[in-house]
Order: sequence, then C-alpha cells, then structure tokens
Amino acid sequence: MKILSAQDIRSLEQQTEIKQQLSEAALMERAGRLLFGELQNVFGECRCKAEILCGFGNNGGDGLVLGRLLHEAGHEVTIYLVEHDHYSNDNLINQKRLRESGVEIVNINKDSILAFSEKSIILDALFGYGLSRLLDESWTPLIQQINSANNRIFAIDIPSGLLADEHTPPDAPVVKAERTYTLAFVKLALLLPAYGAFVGDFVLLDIGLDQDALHEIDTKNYYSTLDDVKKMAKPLGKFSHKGTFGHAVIAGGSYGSIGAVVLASRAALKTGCGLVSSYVPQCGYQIMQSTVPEALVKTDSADRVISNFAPELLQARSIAVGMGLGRAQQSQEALHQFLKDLDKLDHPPKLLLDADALNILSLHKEWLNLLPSFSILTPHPKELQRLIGEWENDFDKLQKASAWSAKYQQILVIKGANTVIIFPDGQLHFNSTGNPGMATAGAGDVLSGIIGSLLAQGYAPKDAAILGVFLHGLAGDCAAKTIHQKSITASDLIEHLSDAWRYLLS
Ligand SMILES: NC(=O)C1=CN([C@@H]2O[C@H](COP(=O)(O)OP(=O)(O)OC[C@H]3O[C@@H](n4cnc5c(N)ncnc54)[C@H](O)[C@@H]3O)[C@@H](O)[C@H]2O)[C@@H](O)CC1
Ligand SMILES: [K+]
Repeated sequence: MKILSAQDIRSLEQQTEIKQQLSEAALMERAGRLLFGELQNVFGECRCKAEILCGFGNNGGDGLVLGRLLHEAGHEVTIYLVEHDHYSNDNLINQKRLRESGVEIVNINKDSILAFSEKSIILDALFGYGLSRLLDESWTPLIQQINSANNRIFAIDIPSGLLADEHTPPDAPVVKAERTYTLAFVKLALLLPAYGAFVGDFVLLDIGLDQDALHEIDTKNYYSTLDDVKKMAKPLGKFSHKGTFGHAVIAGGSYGSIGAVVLASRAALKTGCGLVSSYVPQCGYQIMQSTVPEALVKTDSADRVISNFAPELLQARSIAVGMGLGRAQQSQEALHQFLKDLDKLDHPPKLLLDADALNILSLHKEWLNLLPSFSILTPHPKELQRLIGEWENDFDKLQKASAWSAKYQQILVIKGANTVIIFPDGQLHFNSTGNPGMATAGAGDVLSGIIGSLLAQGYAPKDAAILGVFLHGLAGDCAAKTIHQKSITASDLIEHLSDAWRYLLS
C-alpha cells in the first residue's frame, strides 16, 4: 500500500470528489461514519459521553460529523469548536448540520479552561494533515489540558500538532493519544518510533478514494499489508523436492553464543528451505546436532570462534552470517577473507549480514565495497548508527539510511516497531505486523534465519526482505494469541511460523 504525502492525499481527495461526482462534504461524511463505527465498538452497548475538540479545517469537520452521528445514536456529546474567522467550507456545512440535529456548539479559544467530565472519551479533531508548520506555543495551554486529562484520548487522522511528513520536535505542543484513527492512508510520522508516544496504536480507515487516480501518484514510501505480501508468497508445488527449496547456510556463533545459530537455523528450516547447513566453531558442534538435528553441521578449525569461513559454504544459494559471531580479531579477518572470496564470484550466493558481521563492517568501512549488490543487512538502531553515523531525528535517519543504501547498493532492514526496509532505489517499505512482545533476545536471529531461508528458496532479495519481515511479525502476532506478550520468546516465534504461513497462504 502506498504511503502518500499530505499534499498527495489532498490532491487524491479532490480527484475522488470529481471522479465519483460527490456532493459537498460527502467524503467527510464517509470519514465520520467510519469513525462512528469504530467508536461504537469501543462503547459497546453503553450510552457514553464524548467530548470532541474541533478545529477550523476539515479535521474539525470530521469531528463535527462524528458528533452528530454519536448524538443521533443516543450518546451524550459535547462539541468544543475553536473560534476562527475562516472555517473550511465542509466544516461550516457540518456546523449547520450539527446545530440542526440539536447539538449545541461550545466555542473555545486557545486560552479556554475546559472541564472535561470524568468518564468521557476525548476526541481530538483540532488539526489533521493540514498542519503545514509546527503549532506555536500559544496552543500549549489547550493541548496540555487535553494531555493532562485522565480520560481516554483518541485522535482523528493524526494527533493534533504532529506534522505528517516532517520532524516534530519533542517540545512542540502535540496531543498524546491512546489511539489514532487515521483516514485513507497511513501518514509517515505515524510509523516512526520518535512519535509513537503521541500516536498510540493506529487504526487505518479506508474512505474509498479513487483507485485509478491513486495509481497515477508516484511515491517511494510503502506500507506492507497482508494483501501486498500475499502476492509475493509462493505456495508449495506438488512436485517439489528438497532441492527445489534451496540450500541455506547459517554461519556464526562463538563460545556462549551458539544459541543464535540454533535459532536462525531452526527458523530457516521452519520457513521452508530444503536444506540448512550451520557453520559454527567447534564448541558448537554438539549443541547444534542435538538441538537442530535437521541441519547439516560444519565446524571451523578453531574451538571458540570462527577463524575461517570454509570455501564450500559459497556453494549454497544463500548465506546468513554474523549471528553470535563475536568480534574476535580472527573472526574479523575471516569475514574479510570471506567477502574477498565472494567478490571473486560471478554469481555469489545471496547474502544476509546481521549482528556482529555488521559491527565488524562498521569497524572496517572499506570492506563495504566488497559486498555483493543487494545483500540484505539487518541492523537494529544501535548497529545502524555504527554503520551510517548519527542522525538528528527519525526523518533524518531515513534520509541518511537511504543515501547509504544507494551509495553501497545494499538493502537495509532497520529493525524495530514498524521495521522499515530501505532499498537502493530509494524505496521504503514499512512493515505492518508484529508486537512489542517481540523485543526479546534472539528475535533478530530468527529474522535472519527466515530471510536467509527465503533467499535460498529463490525469492529475489527485495521480496525476501519484505516477506521475511512480514512473516516474522506475523509469527509474533500468532504467538501473542496464546502467549502473553511479556512471555514471548524467540523460540515461540519459530513455533508460530507455521501459523503465519497458514494465514498468509490461506
Ligand atoms: N479533504 C477531504 O476531502 C477530506 C479531509 N479529511 C480531513 O481533513 C483533514 C485535513 O483538513 P484541512 O486540510 O482542512 O486541514 P486541518 O483541518 O488539518 O487544519 C486546519 C487548518 O489549519 C491551518 N494551519 C496549518 N498549520 C497551522 C499552524 N501551525 N497553526 C495554526 N493553523 C495552522 C491550515 O491553514 C488549515 O486550514 C484531514 O486530516 C482529515 O481529518 C477527511 O474529512 C476526509 C476527507
Ligand atoms: K487530529
């Protein structure tokens, strides 16, 4: 699914109104009805109280529609409308409709003192994507009153004060919502960790914008949904044999960190490649044989660390390297030699680098030029920082990571909530699956195994990265159905890969 800028959303809304021959404020009515449906789910059977703060643009208009529908359904509604000398047209239409339905509008300004009632739900419809610059501090008193209320707070489209496509500094006045009901498209800011505390969880509501017009709009930013990923996943063929699904090498481990290779190898097998060879230092031999009997185990000549990547590893279709590797001098040299060997091949295996392989590369940036193009690097934020340097904010991070990806022609998988995958052509793909329970030791090793396996199965690096990240998150979501998020372990993710595949391929 495309992620559009505020400007492109506006233009698409205008085109939709023309193509679908919509009457005035019809899209706003659609948005309001969807919001109303969501709130009915929250309220359940109860008659509830909603206090809706409406601004002077179309975001405020959404709040007005919602207020009317809630009132008509028998809920108690208070509408606070920010006084202004220029309301948007659809806002005015809905002020009138609201009054006609019998709801009184309370005019407020930035300095008004609001007494929210104890049990009401606050709905924030002050500003949406139309915010074109930061709110100045004259808005702070109003926004602070909302944020310090003990009520549940839901934002409409985007928490007011948050810019959709640019950085919002932490001291700017922004509503802190428990949940954001976002309309038509996910806005970029909703996906970035720095703004998570304002956005809460978000729910995307499809207001039926014109698909043909959408097709014409170019973007570099995408949000990977189930429908998108379903198209990539290849089902099993009747005549498949283990050769069909390819041979993945999982190479890494050091004394005390063999578990990383165990997890990645098991994840690779559960993701469906035909054969896994695990390459570990000698101290890992028995561990591997007893915990992953399905894998072929090859060992390094050294006991505790990897000192040389055996040349026969290069015959596999994919190699995932770095999990639990450590940064011993011998392992650094081994990685260097390995990259030089790969560089000599016309058709090198598809490569994934994780964990200490990334840290070693950060110590020797000149080796980056040896990486085959379109290798997949899976840093968590700290590893990314070592690789590409510091960034000022989350938007700057995306920009710097994109420039790095283009410079080295490598794919970056930046792990976290809404993991983002950055491609050398500038495309960004944000993931939609996963939950906070997955922030657990070894989850990254599992991801490396999954992507390594998909590469071995013949998926192109781009698809392997997008599909692998999605599957990994989906396995976490499947696990969370029976296991509390606090208790999810990396092994649980592996155990739920089967459910994830079933869901994806059904
Ligand atoms: N256009 C449409 O067809 C639809 C729009 N929708 C809603 O409309 C919203 C966008 O509406 P608008 O474009 O009217 O804008 P907003 O309602 O987000 O903002 C209102 C006004 O704030 C002003 N403004 C911008 N930055 C400011 C600042 N720093 N300080 C003070 N004022 C500032 C702008 O001039 C704008 O007119 C969406 O977020 C969504 O909620 C939905 O109703 C769906 C349909
Ligand atoms: K809002």
